[in-house]
Amino acid sequence: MKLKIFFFRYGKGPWILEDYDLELKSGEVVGLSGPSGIGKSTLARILAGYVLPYKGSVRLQGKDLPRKGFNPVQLVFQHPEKAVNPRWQLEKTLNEGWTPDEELLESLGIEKAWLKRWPNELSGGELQRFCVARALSPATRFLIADEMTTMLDAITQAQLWHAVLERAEKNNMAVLVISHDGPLLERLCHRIIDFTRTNH
Ligand SMILES: Nc1ncnc2c1ncn2[C@@H]1O[C@H](COP(=O)(O)OP(=O)(O)OP(=O)(O)O)[C@@H](O)[C@H]1O
Repeated sequence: MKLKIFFFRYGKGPWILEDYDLELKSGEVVGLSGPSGIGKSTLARILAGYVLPYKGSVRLQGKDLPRKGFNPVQLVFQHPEKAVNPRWQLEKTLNEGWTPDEELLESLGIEKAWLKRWPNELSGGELQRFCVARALSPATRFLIADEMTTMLDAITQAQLWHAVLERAEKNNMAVLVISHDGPLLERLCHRIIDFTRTNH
């Protein structure tokens, strides 16, 4: 996954990304740290193709991101309630991009009874497990976890990360972990990037 020198700002606001370079290898788990408001989530949205860089490009295995079909760059962020359709039962959301296998659902602690529920009938942590499962398709080459487990207790957090890293290794998927939790990054990542140093 190669992100080449790009510039980004919201409207006529200040430049948030300037001359930014990032490269992740398949199977690599990389942490991204930096102070609040510096632009980490903006970077995540650009990587996932939600917003376009003002100048520059995001290239995955030498190609631009596909504009249609399943996105090989999946973003899971802090607020699952904003990432699901409130009018869909969880079963539909779960199967939106692929059909997650039983083993994955079990490792994420997703209970069968939840599948028939609506998003407002689950806790944030329960809902987040669906967002994680949905993102872990074999077609996902790159997962961006932007404060993905911030709202969870330590045990659930460990359970989700265990499941995610196991799947990432199996599928040779790169993972970018964005978090303010330094010890979490130290535990999970092969290397950690400091956003303030990489943004010139
Ligand atoms: N849609 C938007 N329109 C205008 N400005 C925005 C928008 N989204 C974010 N910003 C601004 O861009 C800057 C970077 O925000 P971003 O959310 O990327 O930071 P962050 O490093 O992820 O912060 P945090 O660690 O607090 O989540 C902030 O100054 C923010 O106010």
